[in-house]
Amino acid sequence: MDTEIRERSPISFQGIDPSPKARISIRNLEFFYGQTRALKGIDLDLPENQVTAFIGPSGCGKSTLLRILNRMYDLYPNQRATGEVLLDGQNILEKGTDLNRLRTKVGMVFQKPTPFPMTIHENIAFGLRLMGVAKSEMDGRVEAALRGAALWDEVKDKLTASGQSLSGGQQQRLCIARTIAVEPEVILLDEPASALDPISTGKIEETIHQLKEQFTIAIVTHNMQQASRVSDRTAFMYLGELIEEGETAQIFTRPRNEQTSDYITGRFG
Ligand SMILES: Nc1ncnc2c1ncn2[C@@H]1O[C@H](COP(=O)(O)OP(=O)(O)OP(=O)(O)O)[C@@H](O)[C@H]1O
Repeated sequence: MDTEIRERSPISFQGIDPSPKARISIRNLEFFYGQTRALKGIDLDLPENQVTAFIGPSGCGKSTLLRILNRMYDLYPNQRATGEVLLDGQNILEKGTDLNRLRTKVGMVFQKPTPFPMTIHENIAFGLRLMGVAKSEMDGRVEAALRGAALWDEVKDKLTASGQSLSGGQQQRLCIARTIAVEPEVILLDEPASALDPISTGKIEETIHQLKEQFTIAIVTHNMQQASRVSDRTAFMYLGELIEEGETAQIFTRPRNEQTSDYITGRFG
């Protein structure tokens, strides 16, 4: 190539990597419920500040994969993972991993909103206090978390009301606020809008869109439209295997694999 063209080219030849950095790298991951292998040889990167959607028919292993990323499975006997899940260069599957620290770095929001039976303020302050946040900083941190979850305007005049008095969609955003308050690196969302009406779902999707500026997000969803609206990358799973992963637009318009194509066009699942 002509030297002048090379120097002017917008794509640098001086080592700038156009692909985003992986926040989590999954390598040869296998998962077992007792003797049953539920995940088979999964290799996947979750790029920083992007939303990755896990899609696939019921039972394919989406939730299992998500629950590995903060070692949620550790709470249950006879469940085990092998392979590597690298976060900040550490394999979180290793025995010595500090699980409290891991779960601060990798927060999770579940399908059913689960606010604590406490005030709205306390739902968020509780975790912050455990982390040692000073009382003088507390109100500011609570407000920042509620703003981050796009809930502040709706609750700022009733912070002492019970978190459980909110609507389902508001409760779910309260759970998102609780998760982001402790400033994780990664947020795991397990069908966060499946129990919500379309307006609340829209608000959750808008919130996800804003959160990715600060966090790396993985979301399990059954809703194809939702996956295509909120995610940058999509991973299609089937029978415990990762069949295809790529940019969401490519997966939904030009899938390389026939099974992916059949699934997204509604031919099975
Ligand atoms: N606690 C468990 N004990 C034994 N097997 C389990 C357990 N939980 C899940 N499995 C099995 O592991 C496989 C993957 O399940 P998983 O819940 O991850 O799938 P999924 O894709 O999230 O499904 P869905 O979309 O229905 O939530 C399934 O075959 C399921 O039956």
